[in-house]
Amino acid sequence: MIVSDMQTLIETLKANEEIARKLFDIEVSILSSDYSDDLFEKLIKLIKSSFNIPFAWLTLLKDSPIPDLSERFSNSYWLQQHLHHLESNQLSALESKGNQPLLSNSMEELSHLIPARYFGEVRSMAAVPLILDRVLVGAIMLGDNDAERYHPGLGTFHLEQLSVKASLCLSNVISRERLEYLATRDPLTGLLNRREMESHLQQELERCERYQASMSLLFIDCDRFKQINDQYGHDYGDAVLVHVAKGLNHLVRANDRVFRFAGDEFVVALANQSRYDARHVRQRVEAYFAANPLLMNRKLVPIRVTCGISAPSPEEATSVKELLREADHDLLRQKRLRDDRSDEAQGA
Ligand SMILES: Nc1nc2c(ncn2[C@@H]2O[C@H](COP(=O)(O)OP(=O)(O)OP(=O)(O)O)[C@@H](O)[C@H]2O)c(=O)[nH]1
Repeated sequence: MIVSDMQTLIETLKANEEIARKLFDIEVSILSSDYSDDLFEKLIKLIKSSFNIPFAWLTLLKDSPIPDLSERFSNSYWLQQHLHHLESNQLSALESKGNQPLLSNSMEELSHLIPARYFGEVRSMAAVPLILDRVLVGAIMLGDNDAERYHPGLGTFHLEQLSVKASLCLSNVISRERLEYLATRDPLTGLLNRREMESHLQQELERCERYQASMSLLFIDCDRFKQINDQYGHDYGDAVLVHVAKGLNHLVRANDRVFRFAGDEFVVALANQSRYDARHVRQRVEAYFAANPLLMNRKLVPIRVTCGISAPSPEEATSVKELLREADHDLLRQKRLRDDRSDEAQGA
């Protein structure tokens, strides 16, 4: 072997060592992530800065479990800017390579993999597969203005390492998120469960007491729900509960919280809203379901809900139990009022 070959070999070894060290540092850093939004943000920022990569983003397949699990994604502005959703078949270029990293500088062929804001700038790119439960769920995408940087003829050993390490870390955080989801959610509607409601209301009461702020609560019950189960069947009853949960989420503000209390009962905690505001929300909620029955298998299932309100006075300490009791009493009062009105209307 001549001296210049030796020299080249030593330089290649040094460069590989350097890359391996940087990948190790990235791995150590992302291992400390508890949640997927934090993992992806760290991962992409570190890859960009360690390897001086001008464009890097996260691609996720729409039907993978990650978008469903990670409500947190919608709260991360940074991730929103770096996330590109694809249809389930749009990473077939990776699948056909046995889920190995893909290098390309044929940008026209793979234009669907590039977010619109990078069009024309990315001239070569690498797709690093993310695998969860042995299934491809997305990819870390790296792009450069230089068409030669990710030339398809180059080796992908380091990108394979990155793929394995990132996928392992992803599997850890997703397992954690799944467990947390199961512990905090009602399995039918996906709403926060009663335990979460109690701790949220306790925190809200403490916040209101400390800052003399307002809050209010709606206790919502589906009227004659047993009749829906009996008349249409349990599947329709379940679908009504899911429909009500979605409707409530749609009707309230981002910092309000919707919980499934039990059976056909829901609780909405309205942050910074007085009893007066809550009355408006009640009207909105009751009118919404009256106008939006469930449509399932071409059958229309009418839905009527009644809401009870409670709102603690900012000056007086109260408990979660008391708050719920007051709302439940108001709910019964509202039902009685409505029944009286309907009796009167029938007698008239
Ligand atoms: N389909 C379905 N039914 C449920 C679920 N949880 C509770 N239920 C049923 O919900 C019904 C609630 O009945 P009730 O408490 O009498 O309520 P209601 O028929 O709405 O009566 P009012 O509130 O007085 O109008 C019961 O028959 C429960 O079996 C569920 O997850 N799915």
